[in-house]
Amino acid sequence: MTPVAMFLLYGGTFDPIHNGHLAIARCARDALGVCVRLMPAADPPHRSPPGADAIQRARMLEIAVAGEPGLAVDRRELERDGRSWTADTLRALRAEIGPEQPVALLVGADSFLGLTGWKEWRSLFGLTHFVIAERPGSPLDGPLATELAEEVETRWVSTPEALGATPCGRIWRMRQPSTDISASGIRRSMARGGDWQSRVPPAVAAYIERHGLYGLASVRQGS
Ligand SMILES: Nc1ncnc2c1ncn2[C@@H]1O[C@H](COP(=O)(O)OP(=O)(O)OP(=O)(O)O)[C@@H](O)[C@H]1O
Ligand SMILES: O=C(O)c1ccc[n+]([C@@H]2O[C@H](COP(=O)([O-])O)[C@@H](O)[C@H]2O)c1
Repeated sequence: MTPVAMFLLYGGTFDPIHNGHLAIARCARDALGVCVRLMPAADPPHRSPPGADAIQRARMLEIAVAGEPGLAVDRRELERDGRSWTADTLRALRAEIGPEQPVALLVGADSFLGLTGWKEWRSLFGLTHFVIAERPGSPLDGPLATELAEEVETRWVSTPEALGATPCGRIWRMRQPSTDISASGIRRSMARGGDWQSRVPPAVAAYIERHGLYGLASVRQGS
């Protein structure tokens, strides 16, 4: 029987998408050999409202992945009302694709370390695997919070292939070279008039400047 391909989702606020996001998306794509679906949150939980609206953030994602094999934009959270709770998104996905296909969620280490704050966080393991990317400042080697440590203790796998063997419930640590870039750091540099352009793809920088996002003066060049 042909194995069913992994459904690999990478959710984020992407305000804006940056080279750190793209680096881990590419690593996950190459390690798992499947398309990574970058999924912008419409109304992201647990944070103040984004600086760019959902349509603009999705557009920047499309610009960033244009022409790049194995990276795509998934608009499912933009197409429903209310907050973009991941548990709700994954349940809707399971209703669509059924219980058997392996699903994985790509998250940075900081997201993983904060997982116990997510809505119905334990239920996520019955819906998806996790692929965890290294991130500076979010150590995975130290002790985890007790609740998280107990829940994940038996879930670790040492190879990406192991994720394909079951539909959900396993965790793989990707151990890629980490990139010290954050969207909040980029927004702070914009506010200070510092260099931020080098941390995003050039076409995304051009979109931000053309539309005067994040309080920047609009630079009108073409469409
Ligand atoms: N440089 C990075 N390395 C590894 N993971 C990252 C990196 N940047 C973001 N991520 C992960 O990508 C996902 C989406 O991140 P998000 O869109 O919130 O970007 P961010 O840079 O963390 O933004 P902000 O600084 O505004 O919080 C999260 O799981 C986050 O942990
Ligand atoms: O469902 C939740 O409770 C939840 C809480 C925090 C974050 N998330 C999701 O995690 C992803 C990364 O979030 P963020 O805030 O780091 O961009 C994004 O898809 C969010 O919707 C989800």
